[in-house]
Amino acid sequence: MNMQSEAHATKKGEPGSLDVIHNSNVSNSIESFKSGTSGSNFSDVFQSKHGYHGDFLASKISELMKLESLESATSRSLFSAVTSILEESIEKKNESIPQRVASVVKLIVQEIEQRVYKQAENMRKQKNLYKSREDRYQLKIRALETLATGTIEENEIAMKQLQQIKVEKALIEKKMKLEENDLNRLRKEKDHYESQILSLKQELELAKTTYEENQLQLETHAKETKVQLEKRITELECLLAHSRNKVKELEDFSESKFLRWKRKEHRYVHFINSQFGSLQELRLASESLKEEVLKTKEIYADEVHHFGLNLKELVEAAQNYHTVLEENRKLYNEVQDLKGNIRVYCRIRPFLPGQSGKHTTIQYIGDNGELVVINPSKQGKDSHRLFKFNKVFGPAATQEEVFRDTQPLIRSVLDGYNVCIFAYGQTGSGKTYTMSGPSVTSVEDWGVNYRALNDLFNISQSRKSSIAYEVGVQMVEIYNEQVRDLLNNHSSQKRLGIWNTSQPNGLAVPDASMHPVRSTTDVLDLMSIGLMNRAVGATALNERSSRSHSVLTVHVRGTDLETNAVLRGCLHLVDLAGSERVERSESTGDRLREAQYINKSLSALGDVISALAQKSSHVPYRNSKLTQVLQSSLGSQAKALMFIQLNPDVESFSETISTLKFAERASGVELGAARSNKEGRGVRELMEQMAFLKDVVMKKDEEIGRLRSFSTHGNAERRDMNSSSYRSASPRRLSIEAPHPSRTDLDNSSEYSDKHCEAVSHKSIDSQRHHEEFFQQSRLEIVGSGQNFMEDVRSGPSLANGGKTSNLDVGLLNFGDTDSEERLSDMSDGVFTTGTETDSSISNKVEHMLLPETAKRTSEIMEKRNVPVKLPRPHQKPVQAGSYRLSMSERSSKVSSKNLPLLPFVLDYQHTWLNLKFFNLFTSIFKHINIG
Ligand SMILES: Nc1ncnc2c1ncn2[C@@H]1O[C@H](COP(=O)(O)OP(=O)(O)OP(=O)(O)O)[C@@H](O)[C@H]1O
Repeated sequence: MNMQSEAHATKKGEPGSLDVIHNSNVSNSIESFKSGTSGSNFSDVFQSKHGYHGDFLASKISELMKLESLESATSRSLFSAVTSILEESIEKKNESIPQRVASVVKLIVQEIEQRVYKQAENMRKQKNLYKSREDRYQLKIRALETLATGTIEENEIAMKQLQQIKVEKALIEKKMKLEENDLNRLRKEKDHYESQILSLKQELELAKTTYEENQLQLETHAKETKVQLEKRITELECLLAHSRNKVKELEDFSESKFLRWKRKEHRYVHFINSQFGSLQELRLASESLKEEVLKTKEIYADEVHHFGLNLKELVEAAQNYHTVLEENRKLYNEVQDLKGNIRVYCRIRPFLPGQSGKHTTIQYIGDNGELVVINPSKQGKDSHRLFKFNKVFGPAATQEEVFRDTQPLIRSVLDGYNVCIFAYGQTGSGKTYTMSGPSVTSVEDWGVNYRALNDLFNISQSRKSSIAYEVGVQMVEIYNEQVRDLLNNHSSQKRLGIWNTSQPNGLAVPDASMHPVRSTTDVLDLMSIGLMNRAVGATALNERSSRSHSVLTVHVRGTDLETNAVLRGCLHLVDLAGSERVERSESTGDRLREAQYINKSLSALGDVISALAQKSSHVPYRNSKLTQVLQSSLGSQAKALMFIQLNPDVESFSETISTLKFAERASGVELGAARSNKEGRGVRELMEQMAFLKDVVMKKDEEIGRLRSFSTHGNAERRDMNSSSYRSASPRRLSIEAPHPSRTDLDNSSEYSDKHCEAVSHKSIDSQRHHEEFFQQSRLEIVGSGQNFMEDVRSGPSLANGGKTSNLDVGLLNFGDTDSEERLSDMSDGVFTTGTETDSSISNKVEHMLLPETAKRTSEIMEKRNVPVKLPRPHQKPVQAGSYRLSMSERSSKVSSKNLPLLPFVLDYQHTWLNLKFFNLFTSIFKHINIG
């Protein structure tokens, strides 16, 4: 280190001078050194530790310690201190330097180093500064030298300035010299850098050679590539030449095309022009058309308005028409009711799930009961067929809708009418659905059966303040020509006998158990039992096909709480087994046998319907159990309704047609006006009186006969009498049937008369015994309560009335005596017909002759009330001798003036008082019946 500069720096006190370099470590060490010795002299400490040279070192350090810090010590003093310490140490060789002294020395050395480093830094900066200043001054000198060539004054001034500058320059040179050393050092550094540069150059040289080698390689590669590319270029040139040719060709082609298109364009332009011309023409035409259309529109608007008015009128007319149609329908129904026509409702089953794709045979369903079916296999007019019934229910009709139209009929049961509803149709067409419904649990699903009984209960409840109703139910099935009770578990498998003449009040099967019911729940319970007991089986056409005809009979007995009058109504609800084509239903074994029975009984029903429709003299009820059971409903004045069930499927077309034809025939059947089964107390009393009087008359007849035969009857007469029909068992009948003998004849016939009277009385007794036996035999099972009613039903009013059974009683109550009906029809052409239809006429005539006033009044009342003036006729059947019918049937209405010849016979009785009473009685009965 240059001592001069060091002094200068120290003097100046500039930053970076050795004097002022701050070293916190050093000062800290000094400080700690100081503090470590605080309270005691350093030399003391030193001496106590090191003994022999402690004085010297202590003095040196004390010198240092006099200073505030190392920074404030001059470099020289520091060096001298260090030198002294080192010399002392050398002198005292082998003796180690104390640790503290060494650290102080180390600090001093560090301080010196710091100062040297800072100085060097300053020198470098100074040098740069001077360099720049020199440059500036050089410039100024040059400028001044230029100026020196100017004026002397300027020169002088310049000289002065020059002098000044020279002084400055000397100063600077001084400084420069001072800094030259630094420059030398820097040169050294530069040399070092140059050496580095050299080495770098060498590296560069090496890199250059490598690069050149690479370049050479690349050049060779480039040459090769060039050759390849040249080759490629030649190829491409060839291609280019070729494509040029192509282009040429294309150009030629496009040229010709262009020419063609040009020609076409020309043509099109021409065409467009012509079209445009026609368009113009069209536009003109359309405008004129528009005008015309507008005019027409106006005309149309007027016409539409006009039509609207017309339509309105038409709608009104149509509405009226519908009202009229409805009224017509009502009237028609009323007429039918009066005639006793079987009402026919047709119901079409919807397609079942899985049958959606099927074609229907139903083409049109009219509101007025019209139905058009279509035969898909036929074309033209023959393919359609129109049928007309009382009502047609489409596939969408609900159970409730169906019942709504059935309800009035059912309600009339409570008014004492006999009603029969039966469902007919091919298997699987929905008969059970209509009659019972698919399930009992849901009220919406309830069929006619449940709804009917529910309705009966509801109405009977609403009328309970005036009429006390009792309801009883029987349920039987006809399976393979056997009648089975469905409500009696024990007897369900037992065959039931069918009484060959129906009981009073239309009781079909007297052996079947009768169950009194008081609520819909009772009915539901009973019917579920019945349905469970019913024979069903699966066929190809219906999974649960009913294999039997089921008959649910509801008996209603109402007693008027005020008058004690009794009315009896009976409702038969018949679910027929389905007709089926055996080959379609694929039945075999038991199923086949069942099907054969079903078809046989249904064809017997068809025969009965046909006979009734044609008013045939013979109605073959006896051909099947089914027709025997239904005989009371089809043969007497009950109200009958037939549900015709149709399957709309095309495959069932032939069955549909035969069902519809059957229905058509059935709708033509006239059963006679329905009649209510009402009996007032008066009627009963009168009946009793009549029975008594009849007995008296019979006795008198016998007496007269005996007297006549005693006086006039001869052998010839006796022969006639011997051959007299067994059918004329009734004395009255006998007298009506036999040619009336002359007084002489009668006188000669005492022998015959005796025999005959004996025979008559025997037959009469037989007949009565037969009836009594029957009523004892027809053991109805009385289940639970309702004993009175059941007995009443069983025995009829005659038994209920103190057991005074008489032929007349039974006959009067045996309204539905179908067997007798059948016999009647059998004999309709013979004398019996005349006989059967004469009673009313006879009585009328007699009444006219004997009591003209009374007779007149009676017939007036009858006419007013529109009641045919007829009286009960005696029964022809000997077994039921003396039975009378209050018939208003068609057959009875055939009564004619044939009756007149019988008058003398009646007068022959010569028991005026008796006849008077007799006819008065008839008149009273008619009055009662009419009022009822
Ligand atoms: N109106 C209807 N709406 C919906 N389904 C119906 C209707 N009528 C019938 N069905 C359905 O058609 C099927 C056959 O009906 P159902 O058993 O009543 O016929 P059926 O004429 O009594 O047959 P069978 O003579 O073989 O006893 C049943 O599944 C029934 O639920």
